[in-house]
Formats: sequence, C-alpha cells, structure tokens
Amino acid sequence: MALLQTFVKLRGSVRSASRAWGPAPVLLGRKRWQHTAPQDTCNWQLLDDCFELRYGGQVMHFNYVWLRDHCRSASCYNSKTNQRNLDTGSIDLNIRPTKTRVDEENLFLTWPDGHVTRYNLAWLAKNSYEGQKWSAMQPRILWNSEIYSDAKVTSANWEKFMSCDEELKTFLNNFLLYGIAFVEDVPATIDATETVTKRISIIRETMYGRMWSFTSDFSRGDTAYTKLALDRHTDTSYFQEPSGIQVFHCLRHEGTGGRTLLVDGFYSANKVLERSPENFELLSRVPIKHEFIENLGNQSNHMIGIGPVLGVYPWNKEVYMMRYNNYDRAVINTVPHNMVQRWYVAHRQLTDELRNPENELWVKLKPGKVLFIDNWRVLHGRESFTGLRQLCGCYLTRDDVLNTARSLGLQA
Ligand SMILES: C[N+](C)(C)CCCC[C@H](N)C(=O)O
Ligand SMILES: O=C(O)CCC(=O)C(=O)O
Ligand SMILES: [Fe+2]
Repeated sequence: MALLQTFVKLRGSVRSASRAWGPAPVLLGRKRWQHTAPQDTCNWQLLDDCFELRYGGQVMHFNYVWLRDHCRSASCYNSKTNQRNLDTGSIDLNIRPTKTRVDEENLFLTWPDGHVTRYNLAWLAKNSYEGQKWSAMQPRILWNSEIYSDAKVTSANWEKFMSCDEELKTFLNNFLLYGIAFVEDVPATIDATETVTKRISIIRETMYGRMWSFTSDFSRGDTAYTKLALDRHTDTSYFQEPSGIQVFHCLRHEGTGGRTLLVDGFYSANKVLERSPENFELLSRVPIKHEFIENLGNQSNHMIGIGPVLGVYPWNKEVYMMRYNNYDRAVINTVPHNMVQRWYVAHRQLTDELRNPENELWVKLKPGKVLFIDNWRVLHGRESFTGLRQLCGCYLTRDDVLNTARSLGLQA
C-alpha cells in the first residue's frame, strides 16, 4: 500500500457548484434508487480493499477486481453484443488503481498498465450491492383472498389478447404482480388453448406431453387423474427446475364440485418471515427431495428434484420459488437428525399459513376461461368432483414468459 499512497489521491469529493446535500432518496419498496439533481454530490475514498463511494445519499463499496472486471471500454466490452471481452482470468487479484478522478457524473480509474476506465456514477449506484439489497428483482403484490378480490383484476379478452400488444402487456403485468391471470372467451378446444399460450411463450414439453388433456381415468400414475380432492401444491416439484407456469382450461364438466383452489405461496412465506425468521431461514436453506415414480405398462418415469422449500435470493431475502407438494415430497434423507424436528416445525408453520382460509381463493373454471398460474409462487388444488370433467393445458418455459414481459417493457 505504500506504493499506492505515493501515486494515488486517496480521498476526494465533488460537489455541484450551486447544489447542497439533498434528502436521502426515498426507497419505494420495490423501486430502484432514484437520483434527483440535489443528490449529485459525491464523496469517495480509496480504502485498502475497496473503493468507497458516497453518492445519492448512499454509501457503496466496490472491490477493485470487480471494478477492473466491469470496465465498459470498447476493448473490454462489446456493446454491440453486450458481452465482456476482457479475460477476467488475466486480472491481477491484487490490482489497485494508480490514479483516481471523479467529476460530477463519472469516476475515472487508471490501472497499472495505463488503461483508463470510466464509470458513470449512476450506473455504479444502480449496480452496487448496496443498491440491489434494497430493490426487488420482481415487483409483486402479495395477496390473500380479500386483497385479490378487492384488486378487481380484470381478465384479458381472447380476441384483444391475440391482436393487441397492450392487452398482452396488461395481462403479463397482472401475472407478474399476482402470479395468476385469466384470459376469457377462448374457444373451448385444445387448439385454441395452445394458440392462446403461444402468444406468451414456448410450451414446455414434459413426460405428460406438450398440450395435455386429462380426465379422471387414472391413465397416469398420479392422483391428478382421479376425482379426489387435491390439497394445495406446486407442480413438478420433482424437476430440478420446476415448471415455471401452468395453464389450465376446463373444457367440460358435467357434475358437481371440482372448484380450483389458489393460494399465494409468497404471501404465506412472508408471514413466516415476519413471525419467525429462523423458520424462514431453515425452509430456505435445507434442501429436500421431491420424486415422481410412475410404472405403467408402456412407460415408466422416475424424476427427482432437489431444493429447499423456499428459493430465496440471499442478498435481499426475496423469495423467488416455492416447492411445496406434500404428495410428491420424497423420503427426507438430506437433513441431519438434529435438524429434522426444527424443519418439521418450520414446515408446519408454513403449512398453517397456507391453510388459513383467508388465504384461499376458490374459482370454478369454465369452458372459455383459461387460467395461467405462476407455479413457482401460487399453489393450486382442487375440490373433489363427480361426473365427467376434462381439463386441458400445458406448462410454459419460464424464461420465455419473462422474456416476453421484458420485451414489452415490464420489469421481470
Ligand atoms: C398437469 N398434469 C395433469 C399434466 C400433471 C399433473 C402432475 C401432478 C403431479 N403430482 C405434480 O404435482 O406435479
Ligand atoms: O384437476 C385439477 O383441477 C388440477 C389437478 C392438478 O393439480 C394438476 O393437474 O396439476
Ligand atoms: Fe397440480
């Protein structure tokens, strides 16, 4: 560090001539940092192991290797393909800048080989760990049945949905916010159901097929193919990557019962977090297995998916995936004995939340009404039924649904 101190200015500040310190930017829960004019003022210092920047009322820390790695100069980064050119493996892990300069909008670092990197301060703030810590990856509205009903979320209309991007965008916005969305007036056929889903994404083919249609004929080795009630669950928890979206269209039902149950899993997970952070932590850290074993005359399948009940981003504690399927949960043999009891306690707390009747949204699916469920978030179940009931649908590839949402300007 002696060498460093000889060549480098270690501290500095830049203040816009006529501007004073403004109030700290307000964090609106899911919003990213906002920078308004009075917060242009910035202070910085070179610490031993990182560059400390105070900008927009926020103190941020940037590791030196990270800074070198994120140089956006033409030789380090190809802005046509949005890909890094720089070989990260060639960066000296003890690299330090030899010169530092900050103006009102940018930080300039000179590296030992003379290469200069310019970083826009707002870009740094947006991409800092501290900035991400307070912003949501995926803005959403957690709901129980009252919140969802009061929101009066409208369904998309088939014709408009197929022809108008604004209708698709509104639909996807609702889907991202609530984890469920409906399209109505769809012709009651498998073909039309396929058409409506293809407007959003690529269909994810699984061992159940591409488009599937099922009745209570027990044609597959799963309770879904019976008339029995099904408690709330997420599907394909036994895949390493559970299906992102599930589509349901009830093509006919001549009988009684058979209503669909929907529960926002993230609402319940959030209640667990508020009431018992230790239980939330346990559910997000302990990996368990789910399994699908099917032996039919003409086909056999054995799927195993491993992961915690709650998939959580560690930096902001945001839940992004719930695997909850008591039918398909496999033997627990991944949890040490002294943790199993605590895991069951945590699982019970989540189960109690999920079973709170206030959280249950019941809908009767009818021909024409297509339901899209975020299968990483919203649990579904069904009431037992009588009579002939035919349900068709498919799973969608999650990446492509989110891709469509982003292409329409939504944060996903
Ligand atoms: C939807 N479809 C009828 C095709 C399959 C149902 C799969 C049911 C399975 N127990 C699970 O939860 O994944
Ligand atoms: O029959 C239903 O309403 C849903 C059954 C089910 O859970 C499924 O197919 O994934
Ligand atoms: Fe299911």
